[in-house]
Amino acid sequence: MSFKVQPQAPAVPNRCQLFGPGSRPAIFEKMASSAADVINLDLEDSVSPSDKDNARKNVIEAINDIDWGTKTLSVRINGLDTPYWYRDVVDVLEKAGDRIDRFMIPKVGNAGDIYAVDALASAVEMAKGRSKKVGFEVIIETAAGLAHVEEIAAASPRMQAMSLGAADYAASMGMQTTGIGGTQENYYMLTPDGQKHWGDPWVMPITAIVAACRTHGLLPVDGPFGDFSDDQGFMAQARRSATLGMVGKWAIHPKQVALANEVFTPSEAQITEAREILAAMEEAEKTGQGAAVYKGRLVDLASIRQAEVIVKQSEMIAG
Ligand SMILES: CCC(=O)SCCNC(=O)CCNC(=O)[C@H](O)C(C)(C)COP(=O)(O)OP(=O)(O)OC[C@H]1O[C@@H](n2cnc3c(N)ncnc32)[C@H](O)[C@@H]1OP(=O)(O)O
Ligand SMILES: O=CC(=O)O
Ligand SMILES: [Mg+2]
Repeated sequence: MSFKVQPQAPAVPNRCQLFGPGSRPAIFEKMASSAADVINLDLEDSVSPSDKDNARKNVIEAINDIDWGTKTLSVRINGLDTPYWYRDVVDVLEKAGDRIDRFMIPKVGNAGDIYAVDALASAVEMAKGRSKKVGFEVIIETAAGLAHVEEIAAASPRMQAMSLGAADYAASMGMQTTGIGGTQENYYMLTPDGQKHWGDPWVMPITAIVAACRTHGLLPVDGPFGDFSDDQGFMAQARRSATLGMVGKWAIHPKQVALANEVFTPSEAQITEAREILAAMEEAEKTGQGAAVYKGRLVDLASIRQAEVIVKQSEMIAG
């Protein structure tokens, strides 16, 4: 245990981040009217190199002209290993109004990457007299990003959230798969009687991201699930991420929004149980007890902290 109090992540709903290519402006209004908490207008991997300039113009127009309601509005810029990213930052901050909330920085490898974007964003903001500082969210999706996940989380006060990018992560790690998230056919053990038992190859990076985020007060988010025809697969992946502490998941198709919202909104049953545990502990404390029995199982002071996570999540989502 540390004497330092664990910082709180930003108190904004982040159950679903809906992505759309910056080169496809016809879907922007549909994204704005979706039930996603966060919108990510993409300038990176869903936009072909020949369309980067056009996509940037579309995104700037959309930030200025579309009513995004109360959603968090984020623009995924290009990676720092490309010739596009500096213009993404400069043009968006020079030409788009204050409605933009975050830049998403892909393929971050270390704290220096965040420093570079921070320096450029700060210079443009000062030059333009922008009083609202843009926040940052990053994608952990390379071997270097995973190795340096904690220094990345701590790299700037602009940092708000961190996602796992399963597709690029798999590529960077040399994983033998073309699947984007979820169950991987060849990642199994055999039970003693020879039955296949599938494991979760994403548990390690998810846990590393959650730990870095919780240490530094950021929102940990699960990234894409590529097979948007497989609702059950999406739900299973999302439930594992929620169980491990993540607060939300990307949607790469509008049909995934409701699924993510369902998983990352605490259910009535979960909220009722959490409140009952808090009530049981309040009763126990009255008689000087630190431990009590709830439905035949132990609850103690740690149970208060666990129950409070669920109650606070539900209160924050309810607004
Ligand atoms: C994997 C690594 C990553 O980096 S993931 C993040 C980057 N990728 C992206 O941003 C891709 C986002 N998704 C898309 O571009 C599209 O959803 C893809 C997957 C291409 C499918 O598009 P499409 O063939 O039009 O789907 P569909 O016919 O089933 O669409 C049904 C209705 O929904 C609309 N729609 C489509 N995509 C979006 C979206 N992202 N946001 C909001 N609306 C969307 C379609 O226009 C269609 O609408 P309507 O029913 O015709 O009115
Ligand atoms: O950017 C996301 C990914 O999965 O790669
Ligand atoms: Mg990626």
